[in-house]
Amino acid sequence: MDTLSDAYKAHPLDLGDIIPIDFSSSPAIPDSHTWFQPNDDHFSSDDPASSIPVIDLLDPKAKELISLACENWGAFQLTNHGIPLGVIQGAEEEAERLFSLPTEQKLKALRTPDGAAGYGRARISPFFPKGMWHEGFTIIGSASHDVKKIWPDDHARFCDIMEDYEKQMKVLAERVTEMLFDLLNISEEKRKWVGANDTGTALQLNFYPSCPEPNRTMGLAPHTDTSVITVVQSQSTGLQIFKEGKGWIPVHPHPEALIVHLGDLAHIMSNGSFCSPLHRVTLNEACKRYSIAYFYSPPMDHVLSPLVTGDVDSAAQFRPVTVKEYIEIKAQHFGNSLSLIRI
Ligand SMILES: C=C1C[C@]23C[C@@]1(O)CC[C@H]2[C@@]12CCC[C@@](C)(C(=O)O1)[C@H]2[C@@H]3C(=O)O
Ligand SMILES: O=C(O)CCC(=O)C(=O)O
Ligand SMILES: [Fe+2]
Repeated sequence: MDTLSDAYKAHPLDLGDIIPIDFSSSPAIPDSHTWFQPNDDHFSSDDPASSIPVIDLLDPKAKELISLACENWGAFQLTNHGIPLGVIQGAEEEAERLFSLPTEQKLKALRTPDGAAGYGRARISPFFPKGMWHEGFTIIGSASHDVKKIWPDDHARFCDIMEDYEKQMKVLAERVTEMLFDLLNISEEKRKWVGANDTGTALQLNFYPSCPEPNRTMGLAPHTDTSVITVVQSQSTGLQIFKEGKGWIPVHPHPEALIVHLGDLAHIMSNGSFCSPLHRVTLNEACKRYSIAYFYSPPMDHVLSPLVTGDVDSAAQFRPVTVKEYIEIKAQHFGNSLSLIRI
């Protein structure tokens, strides 16, 4: 069975697009990371009334509310999700422990140019002229291969905590995906992969160092996720979702919630009725920010074919593609990928 790394093999990155700068020795924003000039006004005003909904998973109306959120936003915050607070905090502490290491130690686990796992800049970096104020660490399957390079004698704690985190996220992601598939009337045949062990999952630890001039640079540049769903934990502000006609809308993290985004694969499967929202991360002058994103996707050979109901107006908007084919298209064409498979 192909893996995520197999999908990236044909599109290796330049080392310059993998190695982050040393943010601790950058008291000012270097030109390579300057996105906006001092008087640019790129940051929209804060209107909490119009942000993504907070949904209680135990609410009897949860499925209806999720349906509305997927159509209107493609994202929501989820409370009563069943993941113990200790698991969430434990994973964040480990992320903090890893990113606090000196640069030379983190670079021992640098992602290879044609690989998917390890330490480095966001995969989308080559599509933007400027660098992001961000470091990432991607885990696919077990973290131990990469973490042993960083902590040869002390990798077990990190690996155990991340393994437990992934197990718990898998249960939640399966539950939410089943709800989405019920809403879309996806057949048993097409949802057989949910709950299997060979799905295309990945865990991404994100670190956004505090930044001397947060309005002149970018944490994570605007992108849509590739997954069916992504479950994100972060207690800090900074995440913004683009809403047509409204602009960039901040997400105010609910203290007990996890954030769920739909990715491009959900947009394709729903034949465009569920959004795959464009989102980005902004920075803070005083605080570092951590987040952990769990990407849940079908296995690489799964064929994505949009749901059609048989009505005249419900003709398929996208041609069938395998997950691997879509990831390869996205590795090459990024933001244009959905239009390249549109019929
Ligand atoms: C499974 C994956 C989704 C992801 C690419 C990756 O191979 C692992 C990292 C993920 C991430 C995290 C930051 C934003 C993003 C767009 C990126 O550059 O790397 C996502 C990718 C994605 O959703 O396509
Ligand atoms: O840091 C965040 O809140 C979001 C991260 C994200 O969008 C991603 O990892 O794809
Ligand atoms: Fe994302």
